[in-house]
Parts: sequence; C-alpha cells; structure tokens
Amino acid sequence: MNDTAPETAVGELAARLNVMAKQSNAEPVTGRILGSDIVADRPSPAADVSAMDGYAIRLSDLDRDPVPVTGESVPGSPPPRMTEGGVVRIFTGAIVPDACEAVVKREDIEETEHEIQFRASALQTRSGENIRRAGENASTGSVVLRGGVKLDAAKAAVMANFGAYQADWFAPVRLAILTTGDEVGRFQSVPPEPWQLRNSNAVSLTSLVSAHPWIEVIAVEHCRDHRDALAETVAQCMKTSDAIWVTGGVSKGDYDYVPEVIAENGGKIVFHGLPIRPGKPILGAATDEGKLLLGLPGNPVSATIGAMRFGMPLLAKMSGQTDWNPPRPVVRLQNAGRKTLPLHWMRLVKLVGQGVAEPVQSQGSGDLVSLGQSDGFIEVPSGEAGQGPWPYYAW
Ligand SMILES: Nc1nc2c(c(=O)[nH]1)N[C@H]1C(S)=C(S)[C@@H](COP(=O)(O)OP(=O)(O)OC[C@H]3O[C@@H](n4cnc5c(N)ncnc54)[C@H](O)[C@@H]3O)O[C@H]1N2
Ligand code: MOO
Repeated sequence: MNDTAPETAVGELAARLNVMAKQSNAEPVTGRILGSDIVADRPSPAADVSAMDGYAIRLSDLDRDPVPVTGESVPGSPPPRMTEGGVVRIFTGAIVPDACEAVVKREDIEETEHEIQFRASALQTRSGENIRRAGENASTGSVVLRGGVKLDAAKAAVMANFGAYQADWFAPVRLAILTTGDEVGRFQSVPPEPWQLRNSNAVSLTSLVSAHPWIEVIAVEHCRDHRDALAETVAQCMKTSDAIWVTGGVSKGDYDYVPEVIAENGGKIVFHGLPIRPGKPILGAATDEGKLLLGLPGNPVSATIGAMRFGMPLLAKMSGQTDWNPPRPVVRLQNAGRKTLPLHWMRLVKLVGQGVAEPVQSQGSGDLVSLGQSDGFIEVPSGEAGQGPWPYYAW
C-alpha cells in the first residue's frame, strides 16, 4: 500500500486517461457532454422588448393627463410607429417602438380603451425602465455554452433559444462491469448454499452508472476465480470498452488474479492499495491508450464506495466533462464520536437535516444492510475526527 490520499490518487490516474472522441451534428440528449462551444446566432433579446404588460411612453408624457393610446405592440409582430403625443399599449416580450423611452406597467395607470392617466406611482419612471435591451443577455457570436458541460434542462433551453438543434457531443464512455468469485451468482431458481452469495456488486455498480447518459454500460459479466477465464474476459472487454470496473480478487488471496490479469492486458498500475477504509486493496491502472482498469474490492460496501469515490470521477474525466471532479457538498456529522483512523475514512451516513448527517452503524465492508440504510458517505481525512464539515457523496 502507498500513502497517497484518495484525491491525489484520482488525479494521478485521471492524468493517464483518454478523453472520448466527439460525434458531430447529433441532436441534444439530456445528460450527454457537449463537445464544442455553442455560439449565439443572434442577439438575445433580438430587439429592445418590454419586460411588462403596460404602455410604451416618452418621459414627457408623464406631465400630461390624460394621454391618448394610439397603437398596440404585441409579441409576434413588428412594433407600430409611436405617433407624437400618443402612447402604445404593449405586452411582455413585444418590441418597443423606436421613440419609446420607458414602459409603465399596467398597475401604475388608470386606463380606458383610448386613453391612460398615470397614477402617482408612475411619476418617477426612469429612462429605460421595464425595457430589456437588444443583446443584453448575449451579443451575436458570443459563447453561450462551453464545450465540456453536461446537458441539463437549463442548458437545453439555451441551445433551443439559439437554434442549436444539432451539436458536437463527446461519445459516451463505454464501460464493462466484471464481477468475480466462485461463490457469487444470481441463484434465482435455486437458493444459494451457505457458502454462496448473490451478486450484489453487479447490481450496485450498474445502478450507480445507469442514471448517466454519458456512460454506456456495454457488458456486465461474471467470471469464476479462474485465471485464464478472467484473462479471456478482460481481453474481450478491452476490445469494445473504454473502461473496465472489476470487483473482487484484488487483494492477497491465492485466487486474487485481478492485478496480474490487468497488468497482462496492458494496464500500468498507478496504485494498488490506498490508505482508505473501506476498500484498501483498490487498484487503479491505465493502458498506454488511456483506457481505465479499476479493480474494486469484492466486499459490497467497499465496491460501491470505491466506484463512487474513484470510478465516477475517472469516468467523468474520460467523458470530456471540464468540471469532472467538482468540490463536493459538505455535511456536518452529528454523534461523530472521537475515533480517528490512520486512514481516510469513508463513513456511511444518513442525512438528518439540512447539511447534517449521522453515522450509520455498520459491521464492516460486508454489511450490505448498513449500506442500504445510508444516504451516502462522508470522507474523513486520516487522523481527523469530529463533526467536520466533511465532503459528502450521495448515492
Ligand atoms: N491477507 C489479506 N487479506 C485481505 C486483505 C489484505 O490486505 N490482506 N484485505 C481485505 C480487504 S480490506 C478486502 S476489502 C478484501 C477484498 O478482497 P478481494 O477484492 O480480493 O475480494 P474477494 O475476496 O473476492 O471478496 C471479498 C468479499 O466480497 C464478497 N463478494 C465478492 N464479489 C461479490 C459480488 N459480486 N457481490 C457480492 N459480494 C461479493 C466475497 O464473497 C467476499 O466475502 O480482502 C480482505 N482480505
Ligand atoms: O477495506 Mo476492505 O475494503 O473492506 O475490508
């Protein structure tokens, strides 16, 4: 084991990984990573428009009482000319006429069909009030979204507004998930014997990535603890995937073949064993072409935490995301106790309030039930204790 901190280990391995190729002229898909900048095709707003339903006025109109209404500007039509001595009825989003100096909202006037009178609340109206100026959000040619962002509802709105119906996208990271172990299986029709157990790691890891369209799970395979079978499966998966997550077989047992099989498949080991609990035997490697090989300990709590803490940011780096390892939200830990560890402690927690969590009692890294009781985990640095705040990783 080396004494590299988790964050450093992630950084060192990330630096050796390949970033996905771009696919051009494809339609937007929420959750995919934008491959290049989106540029405004016209100003936003495209013209000076009203921010309110009301009347387009000249400031000199404020001294007159009443003032005739001589026209109407509605969204979807060019504005009318504003005749001398008249105001124009205008609706939110409609273009203000050239001569208009401000818009007075409806609530600030008394109106009949043909004329208006200003209430006292309108008399302080300033030049430009309630007018959104052409280009105040963006001018033509300016970058409105940067390549490397993940498409969400907010960003999709921006693309639609600027007519970016197609764009360049980073290809999803093709991930293979391999589990290992003679004792592990599905046991759907026959119940497992006491020396057997159900394959929870395949499910937790698949579930972790399934919410992310920038990852494509191309294979979920199980291998017995047989060196050649594992070597064959890893070699096959290497051909079609950009990243492989393997669980089990990474520690020091006689049947722990994962490290040598990874090395044999061109994986240059960046770390094998880190000062963390749980998940100490974790292995991170990259091939010369920048493919990821991540060996996660078989214990279900270790595998799930390891996939979240190491696997997700590493895949995010490969996916082209600029912000692939953002600072995590923090929580304070209630009833933290005084125990310190000479390891970075990934502690299962349950949220009990806004930004406040409690430890989940756990029997250790095989205790799946405690995993199910948690909302996520915190990372307490080596030698530290107390309430934090600590970085929080939510499932
Ligand atoms: N001599 C040493 N022994 C161990 C060390 C060590 O440093 N020296 N580290 C321990 C730690 S910590 C962990 S964690 C485990 C990790 O070992 P492996 O990655 O080799 O995992 P396995 O031995 O294959 O399995 C561990 C445990 O997890 C269960 N398992 C495995 N796969 C699955 C699955 N897909 N779904 C559910 N559960 C699974 C497996 O049955 C074992 O009970 O090593 C310690 N030993
Ligand atoms: O650190 Mo191992 O990950 O559970 O027991």
